[in-house]
Amino acid sequence: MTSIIQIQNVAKAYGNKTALQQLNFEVAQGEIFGMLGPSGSGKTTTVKILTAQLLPSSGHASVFGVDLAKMTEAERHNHMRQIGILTDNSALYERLTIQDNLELFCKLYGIHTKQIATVLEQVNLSSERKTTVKSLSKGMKQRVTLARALLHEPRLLFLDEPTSALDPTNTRNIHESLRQLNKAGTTIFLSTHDMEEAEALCDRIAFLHQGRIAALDTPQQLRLTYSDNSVTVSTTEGCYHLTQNEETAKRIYEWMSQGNLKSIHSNEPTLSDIFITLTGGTLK
Ligand SMILES: Nc1ncnc2c1ncn2[C@@H]1O[C@H](COP(=O)(O)OP(=O)(O)OP(=O)(O)O)[C@@H](O)[C@H]1O
Repeated sequence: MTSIIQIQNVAKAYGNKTALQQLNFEVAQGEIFGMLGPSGSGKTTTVKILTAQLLPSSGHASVFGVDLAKMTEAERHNHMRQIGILTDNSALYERLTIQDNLELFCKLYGIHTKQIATVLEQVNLSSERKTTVKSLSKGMKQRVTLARALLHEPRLLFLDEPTSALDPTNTRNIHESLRQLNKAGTTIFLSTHDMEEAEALCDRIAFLHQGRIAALDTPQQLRLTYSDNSVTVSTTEGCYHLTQNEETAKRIYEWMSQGNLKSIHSNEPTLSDIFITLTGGTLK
């Protein structure tokens, strides 16, 4: 596994307010890595550190093998060339068309304008390129900001609450674009408080609570680890919540052989259930 991001014992304080404490994790090339936590848990602070907008108070944060606290000017430039950032408040020029917005960005950052057609294809907005931004829906605007973050073909994309203001259809569209990008090789770091978003996209998820990682694993493994090992069995006689063991297996066999069994479901906890179990807090 090639690590693109390495965080070792990172802590961050704003004055006497602690935002992050003893953070440790790595993100592998090609992963979609999620940081899931409620408001104030430290997600944006982590993204700001990894995108070189903030320095940690202590510990080490490296991206592409370069310690962000010790970057030379050339390394900083290189870092910015390799990352893309999408937040929910990335401003666009409302009176310009999508094409003009992206052209302006290309000019500012020395990117060839031929990239515009590629990124608009990636976010499924090719047919809208002549539309002015002010007449776009919130979801379409967010797809334009995603397109803008992709113009310089970043190897690593940071998404801070990318769909927080969007309806389910626009959220699905953004998710689909992100999956395609990831398939094509882009590593994605996603911060969100939305458990469904984390579940739908991420290979691994870190639960962030009060600036600390409470758990970190694949969604499947998290559910297995924190499962209460029970099943809900529906029969013609009623519905039963049973622990998985030999006795339960015998009862299920009996219901089955008598033709009384309607359904069996294993009771896996949701990510939100697990978060509550681990932290006592909710994701809101
Ligand atoms: N510039 C700042 N000055 C002082 N405290 C800050 C500053 N930025 C963040 N904090 C505090 O640090 C903690 C972590 O904030 P952060 O914005 O990283 O959390 P978050 O999980 O991204 O929350 P949200 O989802 O609401 O953006 C919070 O307690 C917040 O109040």
